[in-house]
Amino acid sequence: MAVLKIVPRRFEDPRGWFSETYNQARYESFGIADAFVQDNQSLSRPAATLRGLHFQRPPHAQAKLVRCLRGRIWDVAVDIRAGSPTLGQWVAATLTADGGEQLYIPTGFAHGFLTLEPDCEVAYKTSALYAPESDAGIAWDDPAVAIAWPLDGAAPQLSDKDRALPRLNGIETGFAYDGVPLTLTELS
Ligand SMILES: Cc1cn([C@H]2C[C@H](O)[C@@H](COP(=O)(O)OP(=O)(O)O[C@H]3O[C@H](C)C(=O)[C@H](O)[C@H]3O)O2)c(=O)[nH]c1=O
Repeated sequence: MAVLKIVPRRFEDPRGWFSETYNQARYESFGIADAFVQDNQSLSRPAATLRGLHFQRPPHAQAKLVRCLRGRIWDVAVDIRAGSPTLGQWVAATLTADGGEQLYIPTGFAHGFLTLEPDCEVAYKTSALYAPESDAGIAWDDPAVAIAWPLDGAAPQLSDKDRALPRLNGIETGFAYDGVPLTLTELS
């Protein structure tokens, strides 16, 4: 399954706008067959807050559908599937409250984001419940992944947990290649 950038339609009128931010039938037509079971929301107050790169190991692996409710974020997915020809490669998209863009991240990918301004709120659906015992991650600054975070010289605001995450090489993520290399497909 590819990483998908989805831009739901907004119906504008003098009151403002309306948008369907998730529609099971339409998203299944995009190839998103996941049954989402949890909604998350986070507020990041400092600009250059960096959350990630996280994943849950199987059998608690999570596909995610991410969107930005306030501000702007740079959202990243990293291929962590053993045997993948794109192992350790990444794709990214800027998600904004004003544009309503979404990123779909299948299982087999680590996820993280960098906030591009203060007070960013992010909401995302997950296809498996939180399972702390399966919570895992890789270092945001892994030189073998070499994510081009748009920090513009700022120091990222990281949790202690994220600061201590290991590099991808040398860990067992529990995911195997499914025959679909990493691509980013844009849908609207
Ligand atoms: C993820 C999660 C966390 N928590 C609790 C555990 C901690 O006490 C607190 C903060 O957790 P954490 O520091 O892991 O939050 P983030 O750094 O925002 O992590 C998330 O950010 C990246 C971008 C992700 O993709 C993951 O969904 C998720 O790992 O919330 C829960 O109770 N349920 C949950 O599903």
